Amino acid sequence: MSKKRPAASIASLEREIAKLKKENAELRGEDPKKKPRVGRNAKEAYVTCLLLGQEYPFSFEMDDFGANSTDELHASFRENLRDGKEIEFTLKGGKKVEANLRVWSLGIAVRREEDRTKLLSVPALWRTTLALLHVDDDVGSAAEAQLRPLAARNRPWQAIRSCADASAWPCALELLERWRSRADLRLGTWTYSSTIVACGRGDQWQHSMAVLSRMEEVRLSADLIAMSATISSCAAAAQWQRALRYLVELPQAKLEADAMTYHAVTSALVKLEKIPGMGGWKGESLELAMKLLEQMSSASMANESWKTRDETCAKEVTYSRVIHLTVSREDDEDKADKFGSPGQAEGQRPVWATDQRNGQRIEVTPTYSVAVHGRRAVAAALGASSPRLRPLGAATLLLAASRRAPLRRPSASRTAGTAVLGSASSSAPPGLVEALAQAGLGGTAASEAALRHVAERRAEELVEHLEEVVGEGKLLDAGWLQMGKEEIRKKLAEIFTGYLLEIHQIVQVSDVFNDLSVPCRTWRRPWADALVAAHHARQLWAPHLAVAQDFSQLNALGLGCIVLDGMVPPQLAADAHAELEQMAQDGKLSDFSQSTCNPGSRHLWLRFAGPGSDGDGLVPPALATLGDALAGLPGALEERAREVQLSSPRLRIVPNLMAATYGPGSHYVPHKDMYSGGSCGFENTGMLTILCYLNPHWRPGDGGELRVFNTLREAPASPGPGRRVPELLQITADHSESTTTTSHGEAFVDVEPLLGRIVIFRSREVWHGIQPSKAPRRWAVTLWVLADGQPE
Ligand SMILES: O=C(O)CCC(=O)C(=O)O
Ligand SMILES: [Fe+2]
Repeated sequence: MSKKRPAASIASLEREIAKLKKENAELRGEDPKKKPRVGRNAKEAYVTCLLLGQEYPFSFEMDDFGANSTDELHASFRENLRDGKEIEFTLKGGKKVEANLRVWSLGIAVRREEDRTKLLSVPALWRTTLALLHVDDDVGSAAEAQLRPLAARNRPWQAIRSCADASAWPCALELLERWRSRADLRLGTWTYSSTIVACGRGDQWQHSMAVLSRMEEVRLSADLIAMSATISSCAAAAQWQRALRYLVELPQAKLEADAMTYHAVTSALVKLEKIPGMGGWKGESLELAMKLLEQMSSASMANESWKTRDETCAKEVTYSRVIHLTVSREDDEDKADKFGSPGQAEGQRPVWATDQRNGQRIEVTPTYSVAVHGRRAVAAALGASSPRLRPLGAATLLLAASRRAPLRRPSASRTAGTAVLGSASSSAPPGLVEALAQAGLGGTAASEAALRHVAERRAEELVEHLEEVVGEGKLLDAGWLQMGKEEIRKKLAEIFTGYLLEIHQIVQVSDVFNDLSVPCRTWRRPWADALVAAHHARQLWAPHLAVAQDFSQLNALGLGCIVLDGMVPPQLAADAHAELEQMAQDGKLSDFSQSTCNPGSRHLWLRFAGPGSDGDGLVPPALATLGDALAGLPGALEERAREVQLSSPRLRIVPNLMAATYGPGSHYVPHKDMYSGGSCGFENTGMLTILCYLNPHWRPGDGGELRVFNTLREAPASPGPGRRVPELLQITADHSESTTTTSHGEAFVDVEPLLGRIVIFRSREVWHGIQPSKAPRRWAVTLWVLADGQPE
């Protein structure tokens, strides 16, 4: 962040702006039709120059900058801004202007606002003020005072929106922080969403994630803007695994990804190849993007999402970007032509299937949607890659073209979002099909209608045996008895239907993960089996039952965190360390992280197994051996838990280590590795973090300790069956940990990053950070473990 103090003070800015407003008002008073005397360019110049500390008036025109429109000018500024450059413009008259691009961008933002409001409006003043808040900490408080009128009208989101528009994410965060504690302000979903948008635009994906989790803490439910912005932030920063996870979790938040959300993820995947350290994914990332596009085309859509989409499209004229496909899987191409043709009423032909349980014919017409530009991005990338993939690129492009059809609405009478569960379950996480069978789905093809049927039936069954399920200590609390039987039946059916539909949607997207990951039970290693004991499984999954064994401080916090020492052969650890140093010297590390969450850290990916890694020698031998061994830990933990009859989730691993290094001064602020709401039992997302430290020379005083914070659990706030739904449905798969909040800063334990030390913790629960490192390079490798979504 630049620390330059702008030449203009707030007072002089205000004076100037007041003067301008007065002039304009006077002019209008004489003749309402008369244009303000201060023309567009002059005003733009005025604001810009004011911010730059240049003298006013200073006349220049748009084409002085080689731009034909303000938009063009703005676009080029934004582009430069991203690179963090300060650049010099030479104006027509030969005069040179040194521009702080952030400030330029603000100037243009102000200009845009004027355009909208026809007068130098109050929001413009806010934005100008924000520039000061951003540029110089000293004037931050004064600037905040300027924003108070807005806050007083209880529209803090507008101020934060302005920050987002002005590419001023630190301001957005700062305002959110300042206002969070104020009793007189009510911060709502929009305020948080706008902050996330601001962080996303500033490439601050970690901040986006943290703000999203704050929403959870204050019990605000995330809207599509918040979730999409978080997904886009992660995706834009090549954090594609995180982006994918959020994508999977959308249905739990009762949200549905739109074309833009998918586009964010697919385009991130497409870009992976160009990112240092991600070369191991070459080719595969493209295939994954292709799969995701397929996923997208099979994602069902609810009426509400059509409405939202229509509204969005109408606002932004993005109809042309969205294709509405009404085809079934088998003869996709053929129907795309037929139904894509203009003039066809409603554009859909129903597809029928037979419900095998009752012989009833049910409509299963899938409503497909794809974003053309998503396919285009993939096609372009495929075209530019290996000859083997080029034809695939051409085919994708053709597909995109053939699917371009006028956007049509599904008829109001049709139940939207129907798809065949049978085909979804063939690609479901292993075991899910069994779990659904438990719920009475029996593995037959099931549509939304069939799911409703199951939900209704289960609700009826329960109502028949109310005394067994309702009451003290039973699945439903006694409060339910105050309702009549019919009312209970209806309510339960409604809850169950929602739940099953969520699962159904998750199944469709979680497929993507399964292609990248393997079940832990197929990755057993004698080393890991020998070292993992039952008490480790207890420490993780039932810390309240565990007796302190190794790192008793951590255990005392009851966090679900294990520290294992002396288990990695010292020579292997030392060799792995040497290999990392060598890779660092060979320039294999990513750029320094610009994020304020872990500034200055660098990383690289080590794909030690799986397709694409065989014999390619990309991962040096000691690291490959270490990765292979560490990946045996979740399988061993799963087995021990089973032996002692501890309920624990099934796990999957991605055979992929992330090595990260922290140099002097770099640190990692408190965070969780997985932020997640959700109450659905079939999340296929991050569950465990396994770290192994590789620092042969670490000494006390070197810093870089892993700081693990006390974590508080709270009971779910919402009344109703909540987490008992899976049990009520006789599916016992719920291992989600959605009810954690934090109070970091109170109790914590510091864990030194000693050579060969292994730390395992629950990614969704444990708040942790890295203390500032003083050593030249503090190394850790991380393995992320996902949930398999099936009960033991
Ligand atoms: O290296 C460590 O100790 C922790 C790293 C971490 O928290 C992360 O990468 O998410
Ligand atoms: Fe972490």
